[in-house]
Amino acid sequence: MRFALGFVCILAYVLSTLVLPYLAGQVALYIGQGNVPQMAYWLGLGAVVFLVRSVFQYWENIIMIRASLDVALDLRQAVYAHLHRLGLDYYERNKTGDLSYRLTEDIDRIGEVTHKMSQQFVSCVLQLIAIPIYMLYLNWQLTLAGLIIAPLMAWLIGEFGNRLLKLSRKSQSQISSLSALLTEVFGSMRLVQAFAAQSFEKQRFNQEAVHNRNLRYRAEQLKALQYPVVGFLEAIGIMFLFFLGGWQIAQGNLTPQALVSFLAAIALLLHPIDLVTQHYNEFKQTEASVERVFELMDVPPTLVEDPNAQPLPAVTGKVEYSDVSFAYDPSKPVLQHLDLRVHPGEVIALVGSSGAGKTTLINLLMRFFDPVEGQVLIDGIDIRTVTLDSLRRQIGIVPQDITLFSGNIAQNIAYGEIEPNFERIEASAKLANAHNFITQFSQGYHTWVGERGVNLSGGQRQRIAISRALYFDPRILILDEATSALDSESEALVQEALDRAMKNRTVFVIAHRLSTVREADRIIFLEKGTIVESGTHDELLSYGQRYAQFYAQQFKS
Ligand SMILES: Nc1ncnc2c1ncn2[C@@H]1O[C@H](COP(=O)(O)OP(=O)(O)OP(=O)(O)O)[C@@H](O)[C@H]1O
Repeated sequence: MRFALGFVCILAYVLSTLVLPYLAGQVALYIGQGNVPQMAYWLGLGAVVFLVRSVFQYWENIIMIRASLDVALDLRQAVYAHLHRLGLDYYERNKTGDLSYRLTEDIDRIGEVTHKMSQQFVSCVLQLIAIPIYMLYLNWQLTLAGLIIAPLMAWLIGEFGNRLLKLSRKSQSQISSLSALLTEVFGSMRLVQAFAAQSFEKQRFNQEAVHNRNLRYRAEQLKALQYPVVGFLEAIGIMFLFFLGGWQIAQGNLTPQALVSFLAAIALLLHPIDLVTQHYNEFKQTEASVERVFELMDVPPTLVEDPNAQPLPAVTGKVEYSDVSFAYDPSKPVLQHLDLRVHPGEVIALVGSSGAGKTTLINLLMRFFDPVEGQVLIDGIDIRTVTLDSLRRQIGIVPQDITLFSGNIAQNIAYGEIEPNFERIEASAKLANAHNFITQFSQGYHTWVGERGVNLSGGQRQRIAISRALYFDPRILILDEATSALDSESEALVQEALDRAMKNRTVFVIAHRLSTVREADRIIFLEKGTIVESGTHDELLSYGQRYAQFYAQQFKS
């Protein structure tokens, strides 16, 4: 609708432009005759036409800017929503910096060009069509002579555009890698500094930055060549027309007044030609951004919610893996024909050497991935038949690496909830032994954390993470235990929080602490994706087999 209204304004603008050469001819006529009142009349009319044209120009601008900003907004929202439909596998394969760049810079470019294209470009193209028609009407011989040069100009502009597109593809993907590199390095500053890798990183950055400068320079060089070439052709064309016009007047085929109108029309053509050249270049450069953004939209989600999926009803926490096989890469099976039944409220410690498949088992329960064979069931319901949100809201997770988002403590605890419930925030913080230290901050639950927020100790971060996992009061809890030890006081507070959190919940712990495996109802000992032993700590030790050996290596000291 906005675009349609905008086009009406553009049309009115172009039509009012067309009147101008005629007015110029009339003014020239009366200047020639020395008829001052008529001259003043036509000049006055010219002023009115200019005024009307400016009003249409203003409205065309305003309407088209809004319409194209809306296009960019819709596109950005659609791409972002699509990215949220993609599974974790996609994010493991792709660089986040590159994705951010596409969502910010690339889409901005598209918005800008849509604006220019819809506003000025369309108006220019219309002028480029309408003005020559008017010129044909004035004098067809002169117009045809002028148009001889047009195909050559169009071809030249097209050639330059294609070269610019190629350069832009390279330059956009290069600046995207630069952004990806920065995201990676800023996110790992601890590591960079620990390895005294600043010089190495500076060199890596410099290489990329110089490469970027070179690509940009080549594009600008091309443009620097294009404008003088097109400008020169324009000048030659105009001089040729002056000559032809003068000659036609000498022959008595043309009046000076018609020549003035004709030349005024030519002058009106120059601005649109310049703009079209400039916009065509920008359009070609933006084509690379369009490709990069739509490439994202074309990525199919690997994990799709069943269109008939129902919300998972409130569960008791019975979990069953039934003959589950899984592989991230089809040639490397990770879990093989795995069977496991977990009762509501049972605490399961997952133990096994690195790469045994503990995290994978959890990934399948959270439905980050689907099994290749078999089923994962909660309370007897295959998790593929329920909505992802309802499934994940009933599973709380305390990850090994705790991420706090920019926001206050309350927002971090109620993460994911659009309208947080303060009573629930406080209740889960109390359960997680976090309430006391939070209320000691002067701003309490409103204390800012995350980037540039208050510094929290490792134990405090863990207790916030436990509160967050408990916020939705899930029946199933996943604990990926941190390997690093806390001081004994913090440790005791965290342990107490966990003991309380685990009560009345089915718990899966990827266990790294001896106390956890000792107290678990059942230890599942995994090896190469299969359960090789299962039982309590004492039972497994008494078997004297794989777990006992593992225990001797890992925990005994
Ligand atoms: N996203 C992934 N893509 C491809 N392979 C993966 C992926 N995640 C894990 N793997 C592979 O699957 C196997 C099982 O990994 P998993 O992370 O489940 O083991 P784990 O027992 O949790 O190990 P750790 O204790 O080291 O975390 C390993 O061989 C690992 O290399």
